Amino acid sequence: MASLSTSISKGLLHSPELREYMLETVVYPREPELLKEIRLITSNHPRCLMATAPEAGQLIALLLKLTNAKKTIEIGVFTGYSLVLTALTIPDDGKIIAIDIDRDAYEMGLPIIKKANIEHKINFIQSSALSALDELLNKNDNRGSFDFAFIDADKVSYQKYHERMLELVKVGGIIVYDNTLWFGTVAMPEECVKETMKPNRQHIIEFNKFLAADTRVQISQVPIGDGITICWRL
Ligand SMILES: C[S@@+](CC[C@H](N)C(=O)[O-])C[C@H]1O[C@@H](n2cnc3c(N)ncnc32)[C@H](O)[C@@H]1O
Repeated sequence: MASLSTSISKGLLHSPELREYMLETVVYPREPELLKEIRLITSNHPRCLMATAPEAGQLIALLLKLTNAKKTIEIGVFTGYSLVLTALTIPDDGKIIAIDIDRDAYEMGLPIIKKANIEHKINFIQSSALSALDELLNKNDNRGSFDFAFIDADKVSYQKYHERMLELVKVGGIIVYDNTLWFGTVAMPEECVKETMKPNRQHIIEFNKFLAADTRVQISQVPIGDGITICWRL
């Protein structure tokens, strides 16, 4: 059998024409100029594929608006596509706690953050996410206080992040997980998956099963970008 991994690309619409159609017709015409600039800057990064897909970003912005999100948290910032998107979408007195171990990537996007005049909304914490989250949980007024969370970091920790998010996000708030279809590999026979993709594929398969059984959230998995799962905190 030919290796399915050869067809892996960003986005799950494995007709490149269909994805291009969606991007060109619906996503790019509505994408703010500053986000286009972040994409351009990010294209120079050797791991540019890590950035959140613009079509997933568009849905995240819609969710932020629908829920009137003001206090948000993001795990996995990279060069800042989802961060800038969030900061542009929430109100001027909104706040984002943005956690990443990598400050260099964040600083690539920092000129755009300054240009967009959204720096006052952002509290960037350079840290391993688990310890930063545990520190947040030590302060009682953080519990149940976040309207929205976006999780897009190491897949091995998604379950641990989830438990902490359930403490931090208020009832009625939203938690979004990125990459929950992991380039489509979750549905491929294991022997067809590239070795480098196997560990995260396994973590995501386990996480999806776990979330599907978690009665503390209502969920929907949306097959855009690399697959996002939207959780509504019950
Ligand atoms: C997929 S990228 C995030 C993409 C970003 N949301 C965007 O729109 O460009 C994943 C990020 O998670 C960060 N990361 C990975 N493991 C982490 C950890 N344990 N704690 C904090 N950040 C982590 C990486 O440094 C990387 O920047």
